[in-house]
Amino acid sequence: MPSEQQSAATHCRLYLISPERIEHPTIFADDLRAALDGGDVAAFQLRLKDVSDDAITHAADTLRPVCQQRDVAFIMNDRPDLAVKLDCDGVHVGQEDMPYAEARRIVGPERQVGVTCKASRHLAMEAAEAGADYVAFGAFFPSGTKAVTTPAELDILEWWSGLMEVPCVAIGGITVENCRPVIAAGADFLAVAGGVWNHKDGPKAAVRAFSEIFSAHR
Ligand SMILES: Cc1ncc(COP(=O)(O)OP(=O)(O)O)c(N)n1
Ligand SMILES: Cc1ncsc1CCOP(=O)(O)O
Ligand SMILES: [Mg+2]
Repeated sequence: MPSEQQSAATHCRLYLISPERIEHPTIFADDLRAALDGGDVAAFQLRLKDVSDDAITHAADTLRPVCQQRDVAFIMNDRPDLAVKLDCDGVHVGQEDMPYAEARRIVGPERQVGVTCKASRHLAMEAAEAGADYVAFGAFFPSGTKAVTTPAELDILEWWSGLMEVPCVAIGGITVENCRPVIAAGADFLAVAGGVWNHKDGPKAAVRAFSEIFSAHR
């Protein structure tokens, strides 16, 4: 992920979220390569759920080089300890995972820490003031990936981007079809899973389409 100064000067970018399960990381690596080669992607988050640390390790060791060869930040979800152990570029923590300060203590000053703030201005201010590299708002649309989410409104993005330099990420059910108002409201990054992996023309076409929309909004 770029620094806040860079992101303030540039346009909205894609933050790709992995599927919750990756049965065969070497096969998925081909899908990831294709997706990343479809257009501009700022970051990829490994978001595996209910799998062993060995499975996360195998996936990270297979997928991290694919990202880092393309200058795409490799972010670990939920687990600052694994972010360090597996040499990730950063970690994303939610309100139910651990406090920002604890995640920062584990990953140190060099790796990025992003924080889920749902639809809360208070949580976002708190995270940014504590030193988070980005705050994430959502869900903006119903998500097929995560069933239980807090609905967020676009005005939180307008408010944040008008006030703060720390980048904001929008997440939740975002697709090529519905993303334009989210970009216009001021999101620095769109975090997307289903809208890429389940796109009717495949992940590469989805990333290309997002990139074209971002360019048109510059
Ligand atoms: C970029 C980004 N934003 C929000 C989330 C959600 O994090 P969390 O609330 O901890 O939920 P899980 O993803 O862990 O189910 C995220 N992962 N990434
Ligand atoms: C992890 C997460 N947090 C809020 S919505 C969501 C799921 C994102 O995936 P999708 O883009 O498929 O809705
Ligand atoms: Mg989490």
